[in-house]
Amino acid sequence: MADVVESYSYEDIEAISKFLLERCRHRPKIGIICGSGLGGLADTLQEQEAFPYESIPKFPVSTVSGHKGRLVFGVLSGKAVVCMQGRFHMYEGYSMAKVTLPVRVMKLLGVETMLVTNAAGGVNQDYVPGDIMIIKDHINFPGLCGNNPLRGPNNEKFGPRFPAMNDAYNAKLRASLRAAAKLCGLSDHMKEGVYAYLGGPAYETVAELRFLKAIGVDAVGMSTAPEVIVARHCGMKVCGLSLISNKGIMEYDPSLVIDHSEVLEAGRVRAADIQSLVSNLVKLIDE
Ligand SMILES: O=P(O)(O)O[C@@H]1C[C@H](O)[C@@H](CO)O1
Ligand code: HPA
Repeated sequence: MADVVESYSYEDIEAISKFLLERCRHRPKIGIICGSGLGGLADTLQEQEAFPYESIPKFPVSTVSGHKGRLVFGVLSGKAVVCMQGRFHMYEGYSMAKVTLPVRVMKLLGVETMLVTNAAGGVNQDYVPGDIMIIKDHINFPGLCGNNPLRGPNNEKFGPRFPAMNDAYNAKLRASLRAAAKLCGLSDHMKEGVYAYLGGPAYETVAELRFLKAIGVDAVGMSTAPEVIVARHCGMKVCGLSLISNKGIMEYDPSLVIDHSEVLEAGRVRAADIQSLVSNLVKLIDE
């Protein structure tokens, strides 16, 4: 028999979703994962019902600043939504099963459309901090080396053993994001490109960034791809946004530095724009 990787059974995930459904009156079909510094979006929901992660059975807790650590249900643009105000990253020491657990919980809550957001470094030289990239596709580096969130026994109740990923980021939702950006006057800041997921927590070396640029990556980060794979595996429609928080450092110039406070600051600067972009997107989603 194959070695077994950490996993949650269908029953474990069902128990978590029942716990939440019994305590919450919202029935969201839209799920939102808030990236670093982007959690303010969850605070704007109306009729909020919030669950700190430590209050949810078997849930991991957030350990990174800029990730508050709450599941927030509420109403946005007249529709019920559920927001992860803080996500889990592999570099925090979490298994892929833990990183992606909330996605399966959302599935059993009834979520059909998932918006995944993150803060990312710009690799494309045309990108400047403050740009918002609609994710067209991703490269899952840990996954290419075998650390895919679907590694381990497949649970057919969620999806097939070999799910397709060529259409991971829904084309219609990407068009809706462009339309939403137009509605809130953000078109000039919008880009569309390829996100590379690296394990982190170290930021990239110059050589790594030059490599990413050479292979066609537009933005680099430490999240998102595992959540998207698990969401697509269980049949959700997915769209993704990267807030370009910094330029990737492509030169050997020690005066250039990147740190997490810069990433969080970029989120603060664009918070209101991201909130209006997402609320306009939610208006355009057919339920
Ligand atoms: O959760 P996201 O992907 O938005 O966070 C990014 C990647 C790292 O967690 C952190 C680095 O500053 O921000
Ligand atoms: N690299 C990786 N992850 C990131 C970055 C970066 O430059 N900025 C925000 N998250």
